[in-house]
Amino acid sequence: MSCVEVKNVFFSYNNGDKEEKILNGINMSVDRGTIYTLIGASGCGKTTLLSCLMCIQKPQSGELKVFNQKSAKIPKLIGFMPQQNSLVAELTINETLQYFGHLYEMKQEIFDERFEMISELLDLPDKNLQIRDLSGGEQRRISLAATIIHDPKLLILDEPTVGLDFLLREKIWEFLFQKTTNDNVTAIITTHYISEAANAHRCGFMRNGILIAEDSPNAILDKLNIESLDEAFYHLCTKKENENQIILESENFGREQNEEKIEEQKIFRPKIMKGLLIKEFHRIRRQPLEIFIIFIMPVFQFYLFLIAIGAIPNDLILGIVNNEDQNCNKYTINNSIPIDKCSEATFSCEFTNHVINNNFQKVLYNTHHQALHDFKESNLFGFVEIPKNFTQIIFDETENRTGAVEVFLDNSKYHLLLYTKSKIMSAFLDFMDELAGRCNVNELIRGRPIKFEELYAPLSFDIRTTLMTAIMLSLPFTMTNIFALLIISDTRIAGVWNRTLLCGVKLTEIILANAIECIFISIVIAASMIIGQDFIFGAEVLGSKFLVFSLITGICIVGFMMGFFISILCDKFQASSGLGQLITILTVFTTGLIWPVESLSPWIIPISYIHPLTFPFIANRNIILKGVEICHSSVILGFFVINAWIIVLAVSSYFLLKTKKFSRNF
Ligand SMILES: Nc1ncnc2c1ncn2[C@@H]1O[C@H](COP(=O)(O)OP(=O)(O)OP(=O)(O)O)[C@@H](O)[C@H]1O
Repeated sequence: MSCVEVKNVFFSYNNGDKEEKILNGINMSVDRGTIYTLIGASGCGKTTLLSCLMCIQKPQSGELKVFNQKSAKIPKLIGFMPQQNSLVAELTINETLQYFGHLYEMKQEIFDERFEMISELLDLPDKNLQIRDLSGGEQRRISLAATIIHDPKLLILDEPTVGLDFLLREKIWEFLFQKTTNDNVTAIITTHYISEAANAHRCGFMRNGILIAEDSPNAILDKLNIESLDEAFYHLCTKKENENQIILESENFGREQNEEKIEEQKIFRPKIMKGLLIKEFHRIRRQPLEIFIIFIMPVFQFYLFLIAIGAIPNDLILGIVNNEDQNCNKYTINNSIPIDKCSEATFSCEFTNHVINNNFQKVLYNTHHQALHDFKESNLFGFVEIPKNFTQIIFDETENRTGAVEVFLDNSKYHLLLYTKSKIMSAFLDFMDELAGRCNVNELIRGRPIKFEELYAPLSFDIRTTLMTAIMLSLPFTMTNIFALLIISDTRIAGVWNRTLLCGVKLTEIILANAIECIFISIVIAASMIIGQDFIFGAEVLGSKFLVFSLITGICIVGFMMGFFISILCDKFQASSGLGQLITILTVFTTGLIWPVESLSPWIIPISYIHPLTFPFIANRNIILKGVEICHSSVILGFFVINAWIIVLAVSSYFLLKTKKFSRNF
């Protein structure tokens, strides 16, 4: 009764315009309860054949059956040991085997029993050691332990004894004999140690994608009339292909196979989910840098922003050139001119006191020249020059006023320029208001035909508050995006996903476990931001904090999923990190973070509209500064964009995973 049947399998790689044939019409049959070794020169296609058997690769034609069905349908009956260890480096030995125990839905008592037996068999090191601290041979033994932990009926082992010492190799072979003899287990093994092949019940020699010989080791030696398998290997590998083909042919192909029962798969398998989540938990907690990047970085950067940005500049020095009255030292702020002196006094000193003293440090100059000299040579931010006829101008009721207060400011410091302009302007208007009331001057003279009323943002409206509304979404988005990119690429490239899928875990389960992890992290980030913003820095939110919290959480999830998608899309780490950088740059320039969307170049506007942050920024700004509620159109649009992105990224990731799954290095 055979356990594995391979019928006329052809497989080739398509490298651009060149088709590279790897398997060239392979036929193979493995009896139940036997050990079958596959031998052949490096690159002859042994691993490819095993990959096809495990449904990792799909052959162009031919048929491969295990227990009369596709191997993917009966993952728990098979123990597959890949050539690459594909283990999570941060887990301990115990956690690694527990992980596989969970994936195979093993009961804890059975797992404990098996763990003890395997530890002894493979002479495993201390179970609390992390995989990354083990030697190559030790890692190989853990990989083998993970393969046999669930006591499978068929073992497919790709070079299981490589890097192991002679004693251990002997022990493993002894174990295989026991399993095949006592428990009717079947084993297919590839090896480069030809002497090992002598232990097998049957042995297959591969060359250039063809099985050129298949029989018991003794029968092969007899047929070739050769003493050792090493000589047989040399003989078969050096003879001309057509000669070999004639020498030996498989006699066993096409025998009856018995079918093993397929376990019904439940829709939700809590043990598997638990295994996936516990693995992630241990992996993350063992990497302090990772924890720092995920949890602390966005929050830390946000706090840093709140500390660093938006404070009032307190050391700005402005010069005064008062051409009307050069002797202003006699005035103080409280020393204002009484009503009865309105008509005879000059007001330039009072003006400079009111306008400048409150907001800036003041330096008096006698001439324009002196002020200009210091402006160029020292740290003077600018100077205000008051004309000779200042008082006359402000009281002039005609429309032919000539002369004006001139303000010279450093244009190179844009934010300080805006701040100074607005301070001087508003202080001037206040001064004129007050003076008009005190000296009974009519409204028109005050030169204030326009009044600015601040409808929204009655909070201390400043650059920090406006920027904060965008920063508190862009930082978590960027950080979660980068985090997902790093982690998923790392896990994929290490082959952990492939090995996990081969244990029978479904793609949806991997996605769900990642989603649970990312939602949890997002909630922690969002909560820390809200707490910091509110309780530590006292930055006010006019609307609902829960809405802001939900926006941050949603944006974190989009960031994660974007990173998830990119890391599946790109097979090389360099490509995925390049794409990640591009997204960060687009976030900075196209979403209204540093430049308003309203004045973006028309070329950029379409990118801005599809970027996941643009509309949530608007929603967040409106919630924080205007206090709008959930039913406001901007908030609805913000949440709609977030949800749309989550759905699009989830669906695209799923289909991309489906096409890529099981490809080499997945
Ligand atoms: N993605 C790929 N694209 C093109 N060729 C590939 C790809 N992967 C593997 N190959 C080629 O397929 C051939 C068979 O590879 P395979 O890994 O099956 O050999 P092998 O017999 O297992 O070798 P070894 O004993 O060294 O492990 C090799 O020549 C290899 O270069």
